[in-house]
Amino acid sequence: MSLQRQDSFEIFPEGLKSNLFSAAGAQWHRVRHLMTPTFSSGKLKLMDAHINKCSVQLINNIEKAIDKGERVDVKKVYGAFTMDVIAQTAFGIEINSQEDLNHPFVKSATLLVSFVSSNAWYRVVLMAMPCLMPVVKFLVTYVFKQQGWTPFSETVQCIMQQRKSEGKSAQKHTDFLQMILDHEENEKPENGRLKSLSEAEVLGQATVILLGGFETTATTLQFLSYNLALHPEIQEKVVQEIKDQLGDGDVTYEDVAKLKYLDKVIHETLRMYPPLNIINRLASETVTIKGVTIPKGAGVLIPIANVLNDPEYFPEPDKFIPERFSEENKGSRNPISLLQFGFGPRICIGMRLALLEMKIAMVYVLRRVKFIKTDDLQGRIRIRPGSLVSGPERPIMIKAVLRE
Ligand code: HEM
Repeated sequence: MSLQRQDSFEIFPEGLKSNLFSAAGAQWHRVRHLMTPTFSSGKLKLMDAHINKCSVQLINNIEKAIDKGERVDVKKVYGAFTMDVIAQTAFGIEINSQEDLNHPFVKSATLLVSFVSSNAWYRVVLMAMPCLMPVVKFLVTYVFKQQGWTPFSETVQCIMQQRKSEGKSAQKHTDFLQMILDHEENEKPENGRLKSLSEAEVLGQATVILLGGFETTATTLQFLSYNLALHPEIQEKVVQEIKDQLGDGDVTYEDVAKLKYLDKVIHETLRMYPPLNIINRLASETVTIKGVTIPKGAGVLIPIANVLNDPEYFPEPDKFIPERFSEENKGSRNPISLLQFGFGPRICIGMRLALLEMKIAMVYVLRRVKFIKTDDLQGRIRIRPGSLVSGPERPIMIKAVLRE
């Protein structure tokens, strides 16, 4: 049986309706096909310089907290880091969002992210009961308003206009927006089918890069730092790998591929705490699984977090064991149980970007800083369910010291 995502996003304004999360059927195929090269390894290699710059700001922000004798509010520092990375890699804007709270990009992006997160309930309702679409659409449009969308789309439109006015010289920019705009320039319609993205679609993709890339990655970095504080021996093993494999300078795309143990540590963190814990599909045919019949057309919710914490696939799921992701263990497991980034043709398009940025960030942080195991670290953290991205119930504050 093949399952497809249902189209439960009719409530979005035009630009957002065409983004990868919300597009359906033929429209999704076309947009995904056009967006895939943007996240290829060739393009990501152009991003490592941006990510290095943001990692320097990240470690400066962490050191400031240490200098003041404070614990590190990991949500805050990593949230600022992923916002800086998105601003630079996607839109070519250099900011330090922990300092520049009034920058128009930071203000409009923060508004959009909090608007979408706080209204995530309607997606859950629609995934389970698509027939409620008219009611939810009415509520979101007239009662809750779409106030988050407009300022951000205006900011992006402004950058797009500026790039267009720069003409050919705009091609010097190496951010995602420019890659998508170059696409718009280069592609010609084929057999009457538009091969490029329309302006509304470019806006939609810009938004999906912000929404997909900001909180998921910041949340994972939070839990990663928490797991490293709780398991000092694993933290030191990562530090040793960084010393053995890399020099002291910038971290390149190729360097990151050498950090095999860090890769396992990140995947094990994502297994315990997947930031997106449910994905949805439409049953494309009637099928019976373990005596339960799912009729064709039914919406199916796939609880990623439950699968990733099922002892049938991951024995002792509450334990942090990076070796679960060694080559031999990976090979002997049902590949469909590895759902951190989803599975199949709809697998997360930003997966490689997310892994690249998380690894570069950790190299910078662990070269300078040691996370300390304190008595109040409680083992398994409770997750706040029901929001778009699942984070901890309370902010995680970690004690850190500078390494000698
Ligand atoms: C730790 C970080 C991340 C995690 C855990 C994550 C996880 C996921 C998951 C579980 C899905 C659903 C896949 C499915 O339905 O099978 C998804 C889809 C998606 N993600 Fe991510 N993601 C992350 C980072 C990113 C980043 C950095 C971006 C973009 C810059 C991004 C963009 C997207 C998009 C556009 C989709 C929809 C793809 C489609 O429907 O074709 N994600 N992600």
